[in-house]
Amino acid sequence: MEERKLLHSFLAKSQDELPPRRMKDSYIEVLLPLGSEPELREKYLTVQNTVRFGRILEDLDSLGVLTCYMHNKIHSAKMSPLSIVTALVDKIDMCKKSLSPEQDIKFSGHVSWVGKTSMEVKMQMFQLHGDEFCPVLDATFVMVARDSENKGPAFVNPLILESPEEEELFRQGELNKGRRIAFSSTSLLKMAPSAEEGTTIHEMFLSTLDPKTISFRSRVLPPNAVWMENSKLKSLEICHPQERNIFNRIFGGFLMRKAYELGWATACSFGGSRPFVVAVDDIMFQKPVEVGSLLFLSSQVCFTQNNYIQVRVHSEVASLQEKEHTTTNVFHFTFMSEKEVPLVFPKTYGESMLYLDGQRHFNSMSGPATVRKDYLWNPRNTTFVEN
Ligand SMILES: CCCCCCCCCCCCCC(=O)SCCNC(=O)CCNC(=O)[C@H](O)C(C)(C)COP(=O)(O)OP(=O)(O)OC[C@H]1O[C@@H](n2cnc3c(N)ncnc32)[C@H](O)[C@@H]1OP(=O)(O)O
Repeated sequence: MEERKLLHSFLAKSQDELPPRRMKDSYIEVLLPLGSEPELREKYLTVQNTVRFGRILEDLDSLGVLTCYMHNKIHSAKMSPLSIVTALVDKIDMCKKSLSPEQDIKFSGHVSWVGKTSMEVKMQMFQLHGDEFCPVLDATFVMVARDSENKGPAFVNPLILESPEEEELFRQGELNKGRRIAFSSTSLLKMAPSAEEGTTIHEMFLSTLDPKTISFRSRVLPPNAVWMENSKLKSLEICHPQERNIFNRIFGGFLMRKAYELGWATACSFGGSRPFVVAVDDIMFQKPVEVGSLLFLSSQVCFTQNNYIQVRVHSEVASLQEKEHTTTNVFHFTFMSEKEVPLVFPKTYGESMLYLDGQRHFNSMSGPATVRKDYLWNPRNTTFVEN
């Protein structure tokens, strides 16, 4: 950190001082040679002989940061004065149920939108199938630049757009920003549910009333349903220095992996069969996690439909000395189970809000377990190909 203090003088006083960058300046491809280097597999292997998604989350986090460093690279300096942190995992969509640990994986990523101090990064993952890399995952992250000591904001290089396709990607970035603001301003933590949502909850409530008693209090679980309070799992992690990032805080990818694995176990024990992740969205990194903290993770099923299970993982930290807990992240995962799963029923008003929030996240999923109609940006020929 002493060394990083000296980098302060390289920070720009305004964004105008910084040269604009093209999308292809930050474009990067990284190979994960699972097929050609079998010794790598152990780290990525699940007992069902698939790839650990938690490890992929870690790799995406590092790639997102690396892409932003490419965008802001100062060619004359040995080290970047910026501390780039993950602010938000906006969306991850899986196009394939599971990945083979025996075939090479390729990641690509580039900056697709910039603000003053924040950047949106689009990443894709492909797996070798025969002699072709096929798309398996799409991800959008938002990264924020901080000064050398990660104490205050820092400007990022502007983005120059070179084609109508790049303008379209940038426009999508703007729309994403607007959508995030709208989603957060209508959050159930701030506003009452809509009339339709209110009706859903009331109908669920009515279906749990005991017809034998004229009482609001005697509640009976409908067939093939589980009370939400019985769908929880909790865990505790000690944040050892091994998990720190280059800025001496806990690595965001580690937090995501731990939350994902608890969420997966929750979905597995709820659904009674092996679940596959289909979407991850809106993971906000509200506060950095200090090395040495205790990380409390609480996971619960908050919404289900057919084979789908929506899981919410809440993470809080406390230091060993202080008893007070602080929320650092809320994670949203959508899983698909091999067979149809029970309905989950809220009992309290708070649980009803969790249910509706889960339903909103579920409905925002773009396309369950199918390849999305999307654009693949190819900087080699700067054209877009539909996949
Ligand atoms: C060359 C080097 C090699 C590198 C090797 C690579 C591998 C490295 C691997 C290591 C990997 C290490 C990686 C890790 O492990 S990072 C570890 C995980 N992440 C964290 O710990 C971050 C924790 N959170 C925070 O510190 C704060 O909440 C941040 C800093 C994020 C925001 O704080 P604050 O709220 O006070 O900031 P502000 O109000 O001034 O806003 C600033 C800007 O941020 C935008 N914003 C904020 N929130 C959101 C949001 N939710 N969605 C979208 N945008 C958001 C906002 O619009 C504004 O943009 P702009 O209008 O200025 O554009």
